[in-house]
Amino acid sequence: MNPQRPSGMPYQKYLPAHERVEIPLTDRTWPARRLTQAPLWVSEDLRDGNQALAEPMDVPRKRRMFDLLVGMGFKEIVIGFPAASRTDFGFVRHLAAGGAVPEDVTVSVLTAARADLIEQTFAAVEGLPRVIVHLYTPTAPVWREVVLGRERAEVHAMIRQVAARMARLAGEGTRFEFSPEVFNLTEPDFALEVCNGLTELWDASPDRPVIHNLPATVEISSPNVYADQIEYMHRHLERRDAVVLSVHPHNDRGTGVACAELAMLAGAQRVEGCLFGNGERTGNVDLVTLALNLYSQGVDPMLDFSDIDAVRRTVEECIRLPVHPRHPYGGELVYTAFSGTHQDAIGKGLARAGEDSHWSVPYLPIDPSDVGRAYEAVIRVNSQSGKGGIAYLLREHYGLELPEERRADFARVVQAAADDSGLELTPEDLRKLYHATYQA
Ligand SMILES: CC(=O)SCCNC(=O)CCNC(=O)[C@H](O)C(C)(C)COP(=O)(O)OP(=O)(O)OC[C@H]1O[C@@H](n2cnc3c(N)ncnc32)[C@H](O)[C@@H]1OP(=O)(O)O
Ligand SMILES: CC(C)C(=O)C(=O)O
Repeated sequence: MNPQRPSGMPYQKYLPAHERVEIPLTDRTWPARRLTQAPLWVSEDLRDGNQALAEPMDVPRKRRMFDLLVGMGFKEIVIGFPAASRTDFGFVRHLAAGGAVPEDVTVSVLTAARADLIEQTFAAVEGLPRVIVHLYTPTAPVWREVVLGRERAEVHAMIRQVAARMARLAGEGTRFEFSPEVFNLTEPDFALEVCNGLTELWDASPDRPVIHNLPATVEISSPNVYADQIEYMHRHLERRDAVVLSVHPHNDRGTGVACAELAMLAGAQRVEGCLFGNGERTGNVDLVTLALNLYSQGVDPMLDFSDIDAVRRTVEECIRLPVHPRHPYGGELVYTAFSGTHQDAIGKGLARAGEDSHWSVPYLPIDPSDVGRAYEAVIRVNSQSGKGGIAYLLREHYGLELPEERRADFARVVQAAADDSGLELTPEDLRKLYHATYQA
């Protein structure tokens, strides 16, 4: 029996996704697929991440972030919205001045569909040898009506006019990207019509492909619905080999990572997101989690997280926001167990870790040392802990083998001390307590 009662909250105000937009696909194939390689990762830290900050990054912080991204192995990096501010424009010019952009890295800039912004954007990227100019326009019905006050055909005409202007301004190393804003709320036939039109207008080819980026600008549904929307586009986009299908999930429902993963199953080749999920509102999809989720499946993430704490520190300094201690893979506490039965299992697993050809330590999805974490922090003791964890810490820190017959007794002593103080006991506290209990 379920004893729950109505909340009294006005849930009737909201429509489910399938009443807001047509979901076109029923014969989906993505559920049967597997992820076997990393997508092309695109960092949005310097644009979508930056526009979400109370204090946007200045040029030195942007440069630090840029160098971090290059060092980690990103090959496409969004460097800003140059028409937004003097700082954004200045940073693009700073990079164009030379030296910082390696030959295998392509930078990208975002612009809205306005002639003045387009002119400023192209002025900013002058001299950059490889650049993606990314155009976005509202295409979803509410955005068309509320933001632009235009009908579908008028919006389409506006997009084509601006895209033609971009084609005229583009230099040799310029490529194009388009985002129908709030793709996941846009009528599927309209998204397709606009994207296919731009593929043709920009004369995309396999050696100069267009990027069609299909953002879940605001999440509206469970991730399977987004995957259906992506597979529909994947199957119907024209000149498919001249199109890079990109996704750009946000995290309003807390399912940005799941959306990106299912979208990759559904045909997405490229993923835009931010480190540790920074970005507008609840953030852009978190590239750390996505990449290390692949790693935990035996897939090379193609990004270097071997010192994840250094990555986290740099991000925290650049964006001036903390990463949550429980953030997947990078949070301070994510390889730590306080609870007794988990500690017992981890301790036993670590003791035989060398014997297996693959990682199989209970409760640790990856080996903390792979991301630069020490084993010392894995087990910590408080009132939730048991004899296994206590014995582990005394052994690891002091080479002190807790005799079998004392384990249960000493665990009771430790528990009483932790209960009395309500605090964690350090290895040094445990050692002192041990000596006080058995050697006094
Ligand atoms: C989902 C995303 O993340 S999209 C990226 C969002 N990022 C940003 O907005 C950061 C940078 N933006 C800015 O610096 C400024 O907004 C600017 C420079 C682009 C424009 O500034 P302003 O001219 O002051 O206009 P404002 O910021 O109010 O923008 C709203 C106007 O742009 C229009 N607009 C909104 N999106 C678009 C678009 N993609 N293409 C064309 N016009 C657009 C709106 O209809 C509105 O026009 P109106 O004034 O005729 O009603
Ligand atoms: C400009 C686009 C890609 C965007 O940021 C979004 O829709 O979230």
